[in-house]
Amino acid sequence: MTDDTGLVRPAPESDAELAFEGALRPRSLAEFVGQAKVRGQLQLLLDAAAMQNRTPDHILLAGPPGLGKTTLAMIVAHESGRPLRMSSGPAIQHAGDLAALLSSLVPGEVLFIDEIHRMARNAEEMLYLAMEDFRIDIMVGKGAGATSIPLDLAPFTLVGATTRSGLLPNPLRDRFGFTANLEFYETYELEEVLSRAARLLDLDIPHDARREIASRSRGTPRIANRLLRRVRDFALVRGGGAGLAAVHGALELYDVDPIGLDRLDRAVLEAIVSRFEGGPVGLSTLAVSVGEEADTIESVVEPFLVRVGMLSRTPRGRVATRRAWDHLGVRRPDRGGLFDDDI
Ligand SMILES: Nc1ncnc2c1ncn2[C@@H]1O[C@H](COP(=O)(O)OP(=O)(O)OP(=O)(O)O)[C@@H](O)[C@H]1O
Repeated sequence: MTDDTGLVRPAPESDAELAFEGALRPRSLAEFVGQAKVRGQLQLLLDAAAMQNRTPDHILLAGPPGLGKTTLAMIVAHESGRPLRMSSGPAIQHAGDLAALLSSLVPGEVLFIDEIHRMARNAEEMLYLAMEDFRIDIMVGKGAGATSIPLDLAPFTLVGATTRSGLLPNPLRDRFGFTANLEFYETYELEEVLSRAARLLDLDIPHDARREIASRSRGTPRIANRLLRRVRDFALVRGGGAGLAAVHGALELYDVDPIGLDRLDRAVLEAIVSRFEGGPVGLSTLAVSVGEEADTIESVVEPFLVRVGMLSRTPRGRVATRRAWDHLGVRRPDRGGLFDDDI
């Protein structure tokens, strides 16, 4: 899914975007910028497995899109010198899909399942046993004559990625030896991501221009890299180099506001403020009013708005904070202290 600009939304669509992402993907933990705590934890887990000559424990990577989950899965395979098999929850719609995948793994293989929360329920149940005992039970026949045949699997490491860890059933979550919750990146970390990308792209971009892109990238490396690409396009077409003027020009053209909110972020805030008087408003009503799926609002838009203090999730629904009203330049009516952040 992308927004109209093709800039910000999670899945890269065109081959060019995919190739671009692939070219900029760090190949080792040392090249991976930020997430220092997670990197340290992963390094220890990989080193311990290597010393004991066994497969690393199963790993769950949780966090909003574009923060590096796929990249880390590739790094786990690369650093532990193991082959990588990639799949995704939506591709596993029957237990049989998973059985076929698991039974074809070679010993030690790293199996990456993206969007693992979208896997079919009966496949999830098969995965419990597979993760714990490297074994699955295959059902043969139907009704009273049905019987299960146990099948031993090659030992493997599962790396699951999810933008919605809350949707994972506890028995599945508990079977991961390590869960990494990826956080949005700080501006200085995104500057580093951009320096690295500019180096790889052979692009000369001054420090102030890099900083400006970093501060408007929603704390997300994927967005930083894509904005860099748009700035490069802008400089190429309009001339004058990839300086601050090109950054301002490109970001204005693509509707990225001064703190990095894009059109959908603003549409959500505007809907809460102007149609629902600041909230609370339920997620599904909000989603309908901006013409977007509730899942996208919840997993892509809201985490950043919450992080910048513009939205709060309350038991009664979503509420725009004073900061959101100020940011949109709309005067907040006096509700006699009824807003949650009035105190
Ligand atoms: N820590 C990082 N350092 C440098 N570049 C990064 C980092 N994290 C992500 N990137 C860049 O951002 C791009 C997107 O990362 P990635 O595909 O790993 O995100 P993701 O969390 O798997 O997203 P999704 O949930 O949408 O699949 C990568 O191509 C990579 O170039």
